[in-house]
Amino acid sequence: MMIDSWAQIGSTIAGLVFTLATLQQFFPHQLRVSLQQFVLASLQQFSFVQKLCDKLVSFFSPYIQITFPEYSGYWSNQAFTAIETYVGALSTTKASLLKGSLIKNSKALVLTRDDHKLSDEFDGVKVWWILDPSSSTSTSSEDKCFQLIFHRQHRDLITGPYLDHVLEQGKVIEARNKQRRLYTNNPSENWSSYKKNLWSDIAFENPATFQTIAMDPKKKEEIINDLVSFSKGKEYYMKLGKPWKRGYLLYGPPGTGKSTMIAAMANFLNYDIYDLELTTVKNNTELRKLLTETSSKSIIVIEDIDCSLDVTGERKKEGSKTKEKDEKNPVNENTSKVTLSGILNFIDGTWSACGTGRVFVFTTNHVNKLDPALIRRGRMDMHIELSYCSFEAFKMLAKNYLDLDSHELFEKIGILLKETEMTPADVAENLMPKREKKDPDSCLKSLIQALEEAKEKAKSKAEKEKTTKIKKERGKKFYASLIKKRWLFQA
Ligand SMILES: Nc1ncnc2c1ncn2[C@@H]1O[C@H](COP(=O)(O)OP(=O)(O)OP(=O)(O)O)[C@@H](O)[C@H]1O
Ligand SMILES: [Mg+2]
Repeated sequence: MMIDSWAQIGSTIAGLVFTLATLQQFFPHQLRVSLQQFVLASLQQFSFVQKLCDKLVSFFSPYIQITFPEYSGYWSNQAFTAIETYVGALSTTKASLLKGSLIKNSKALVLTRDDHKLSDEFDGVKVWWILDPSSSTSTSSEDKCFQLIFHRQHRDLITGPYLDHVLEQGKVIEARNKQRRLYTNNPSENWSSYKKNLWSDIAFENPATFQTIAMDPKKKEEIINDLVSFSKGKEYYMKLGKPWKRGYLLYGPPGTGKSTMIAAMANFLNYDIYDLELTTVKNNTELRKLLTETSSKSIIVIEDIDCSLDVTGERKKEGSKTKEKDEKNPVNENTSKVTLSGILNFIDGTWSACGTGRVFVFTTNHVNKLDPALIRRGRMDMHIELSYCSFEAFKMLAKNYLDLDSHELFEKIGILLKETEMTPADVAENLMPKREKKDPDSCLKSLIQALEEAKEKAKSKAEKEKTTKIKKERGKKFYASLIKKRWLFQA
């Protein structure tokens, strides 16, 4: 009935416009202008009537409609993004018409609805989501919006718990689908004042997982449990009045899996990695700026912290040394003036709490050289030693590389691993099949050969060191006796 009357009004006006357009060719200019003004005024009247009718309809309708535009003024509307993800996920399970696309920063094909209308249910209440049909045909994304329609009687439920649920789920799904990024800091000469380009990023594609890391299974489980309780502990940290962050110190010889562990942590937590190259950071102010530009729920890594800076001395000594350096030698632009106290502030000073869910990871080959202040509990909450390959670790590598659970050569390898030190990186290298076809026997034999060679090398090195030591001792004794003789002679 209503549609009929609208159609009648529409056709009448269209007819009027057509008649006027035809007639105006036969009238003088002045009259044509007046006619045009008349048509425009009629159309304005019409849109006014239409708006009025819409208002009347919505006033008497039992349904409420909320619109979520993509942009709120100049800024993009965060709610729109979360709703888009949530509705996208709904589509995959409920919509019958789907469209697949590969979106930037997403690791998998994204399926979205293609029929622009979808229903959802919450607490037994039905709601409808509509991607504004008027914008679906538009090429401009500015007027894109979502409409949520629900019955008036559920107003409180939908505007409260349901929308909270949609926003939260949207963010969770977004994080799950997001392609993780690996960031590295740009030198400050390249920072621009209008563009936030303190960090450069690429897709993070390291496939390392805790399953592929070879280490003591108990230790591994301990780390996983720690990460789980941290990642789920937002409320707990809030209750304690502590910033939601955690520090891990990974130490051990080169090739024992420190960087691999960081990749596994990122994949496990689904966090981005910020790899901080300290040597390009000029001072503590720059360090703070970099920190404020990292996102929440991310891993901030400083690799080889002992090599990056002079943070190996005692705090007091180091502090004064750096101060001296700052004051007396401020000319060398390329020298980083980041101080130990700058780093300590970076980890747990006031500024470190400007984001949440942060994991700090430091790696070093020389843990004993580090200032105790830097690695004390509370800053570096967990100290993880990654060491030479144990038999347990070897078994994991054999499973990963050769798909072997047991083999007659395992026993011999176990004995050799106890007698010599070999990093998991070297063991892994030997287990890599040299030919296209996997041949476990020859891989294990090549490992045994490498272990025996390493054992021999270590033995001859130890013998050499022993001989040098004996020679040094003899030399010392000789000089001591000379000095004694001279002293006796002088006396
Ligand atoms: N514990 C391990 N489990 C599985 N693979 C390992 C392990 N340790 C090393 N590897 C292998 O050796 C390679 C080198 O390891 P990684 O770069 O993690 O060592 P690192 O401890 O960071 O060394 P560096 O101190 O030199 O930085 C990795 O690509 C990985 O394949
Ligand atoms: Mg490394």
